[in-house]
Amino acid sequence: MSMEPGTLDLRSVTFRAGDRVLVDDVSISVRKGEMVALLGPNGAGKSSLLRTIYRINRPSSGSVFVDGEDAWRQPTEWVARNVGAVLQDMPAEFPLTVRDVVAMGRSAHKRLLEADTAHDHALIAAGLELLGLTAMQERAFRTLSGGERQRVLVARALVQQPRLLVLDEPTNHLDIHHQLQLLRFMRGLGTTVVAALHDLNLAAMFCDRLCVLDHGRLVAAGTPDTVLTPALLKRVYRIDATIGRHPETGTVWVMPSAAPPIGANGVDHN
Ligand SMILES: Nc1ncnc2c1ncn2[C@@H]1O[C@H](COP(=O)(O)OP(=O)(O)OP(=O)(O)O)[C@@H](O)[C@H]1O
Repeated sequence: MSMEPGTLDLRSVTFRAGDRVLVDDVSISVRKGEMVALLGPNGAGKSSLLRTIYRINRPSSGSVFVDGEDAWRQPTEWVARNVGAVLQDMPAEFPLTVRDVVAMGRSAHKRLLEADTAHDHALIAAGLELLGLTAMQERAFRTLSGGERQRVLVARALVQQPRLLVLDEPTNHLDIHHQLQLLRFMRGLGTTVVAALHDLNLAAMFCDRLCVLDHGRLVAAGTPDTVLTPALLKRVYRIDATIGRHPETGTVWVMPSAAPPIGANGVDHN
């Protein structure tokens, strides 16, 4: 599946909900074809930030540029065509088959009720095949397991052939085999990817750069080596950890200490 990768430029993006600042002056630039992980503890603002890219959360200030275009000044269809997303809480109760859901990825490229072309059919078949869904394509989406649904939504985003893929915890329902398969596959696609991830080691293994959010602010950004330090893990995640290396890839490997962090009294004050 061929895709032309795009760039992403978040320029001083702030997003407020009521009197809370959920995203606080975040600037991140992602180059064509780069894979960037968004890390940070629960409630850090990862989803809130990704939703500013996908035109759900309009920034209170700052701008989102996709391939040099201000995403919030483009028609909604422009974003639907150019940005593929797998977000949290996507509706699961459509009375649709797996193939129908994947085919929805093509709709942004077509007029209302326009029939699928041979090109669309080929892309849909390829998307189903890539995510191992061919055999279940006639199943009702709502009868699938969490991990199977997640793969369907990834296939839907891929057949859209976006310039940028925005993924919010794309692996949270997947077993380790499918987690590795998905991240390896994203890596191999060559498209630009920004993904919120919780698994620090998988992020280090597959991503070019890691961006760490804490309380809505970008507190670290760079290669896995420079970002995943004991001091950062202590400060942001409140864990003690030793940093090793993956024996095969040489990438950093976080080994959390089993003991409670020094100074902790067992109470979570977050
Ligand atoms: N519409 C809203 N109004 C008020 N608070 C909100 C709203 N949406 C999210 N929040 C809060 O903003 C904070 C950031 O939420 P967000 O979902 O962006 O975090 P996250 O980093 O994706 O977390 P997680 O790892 O738990 O998925 C949380 O404290 C959340 O409760």
